[in-house]
Amino acid sequence: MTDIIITINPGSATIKLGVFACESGQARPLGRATVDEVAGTLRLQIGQSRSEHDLPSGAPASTMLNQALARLADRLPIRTPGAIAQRVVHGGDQFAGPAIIDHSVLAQIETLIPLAPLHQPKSVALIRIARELYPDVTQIACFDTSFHRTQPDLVRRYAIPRALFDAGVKRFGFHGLSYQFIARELERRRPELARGRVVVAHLGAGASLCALDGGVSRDTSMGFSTLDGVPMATRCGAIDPGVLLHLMNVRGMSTEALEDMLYHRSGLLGLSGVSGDARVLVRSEAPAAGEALDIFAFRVAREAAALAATLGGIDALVFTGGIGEHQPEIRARICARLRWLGVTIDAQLNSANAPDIALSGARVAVLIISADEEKAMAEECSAFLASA
Ligand SMILES: Nc1ncnc2c1ncn2[C@@H]1O[C@H](COP(=O)(O)OP(=O)(O)O)[C@@H](O)[C@H]1O
Ligand SMILES: CC(=O)OP(=O)(O)O
Ligand SMILES: [Mg+2]
Repeated sequence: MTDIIITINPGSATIKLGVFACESGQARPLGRATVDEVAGTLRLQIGQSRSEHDLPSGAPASTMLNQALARLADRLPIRTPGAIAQRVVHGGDQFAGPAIIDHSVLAQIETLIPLAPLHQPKSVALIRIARELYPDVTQIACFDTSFHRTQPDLVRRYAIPRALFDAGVKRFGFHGLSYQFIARELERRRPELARGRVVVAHLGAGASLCALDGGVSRDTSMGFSTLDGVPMATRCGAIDPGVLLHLMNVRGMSTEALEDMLYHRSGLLGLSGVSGDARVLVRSEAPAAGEALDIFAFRVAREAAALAATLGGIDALVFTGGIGEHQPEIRARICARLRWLGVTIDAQLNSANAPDIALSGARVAVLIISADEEKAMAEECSAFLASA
């Protein structure tokens, strides 16, 4: 039986909605809506038709979600969906796979708010709003962290006293739904690579990299929280914990001010002083903007090489996410630093955002695959409902 599944994906800078026709774990997209909170716009895609609309500036999440759903409902049969799939970034140790959102699951999701303050409160708000709009529809939480449960303790442990690991202080990893989609997509497009050692760079407003071995997650750059790894639009990426101790103990910074700095005022924004949006930085003539992009590319390349070390080699590098898919200048800077690993790209194919940008005969395939966390969620939700 075909089910209509609505997906809701709160990213750090966007809310992405999807409408899918699903049958036994296969999802066909019918429409999509992206609320771009920075630009204040709503982008719609229904079939082949695309349009863009202004949103009231500073509107609350409920208004944005209502407007997006109302526009989708004009053209698509979403008044009584079979289910709503919600992306929840942090599932902690509690959730190894999707879960029906009842009161107890929602309460557990709320306890993880401090570990993902840019995302988890948004998810909780959107779950509540969807419950009001669709009181009789089952909501399923799809977690970013679940995909990384295959990582061994070797990768997940921090070198701090053991008891803290048992208490849940460990590396979780995020963007799991994006990596799950990429693993499936590789199987479909390039089965020989899907079986191999693949480093995926998900570079959007949030950014991380993942080491896939035969489609299974072995390591990733984010850890306990969504701050770790490479610098992001406004997040710092990995930082010596000694810096945090210094800021608090010597410079008297409060934990609130520190959290605000690390999540909202660091990364590309903090480095450049211009913007957290890589598109703006590429166009900017400010020297600090160019330096911010250099640091970003350096850190992404360093992380890619670290993940190649986890895998014992690399057969393919995959770029995904807003920057990964649309910014050839940044891909070129990253790949230039990975030549020694066998990553060599064709400048023209790279400029054209082609699906495979490696130089012909290169040892490492370099692919661009559009992120589709929504499809991964719809398929996960549909398979879960079929098995429940
Ligand atoms: N054509 C584009 N569309 C959207 N974002 C782009 C584009 N080109 C570059 N970007 C960059 O990607 C970021 C958004 O990436 P995305 O993966 O959509 O973000 P999110 O983390 O909200 O899911 C923007 O901040 C911007 O820097
Ligand atoms: C985990 C994370 O940072 O997600 P996003 O890129 O959607 O902000
Ligand atoms: Mg995202």
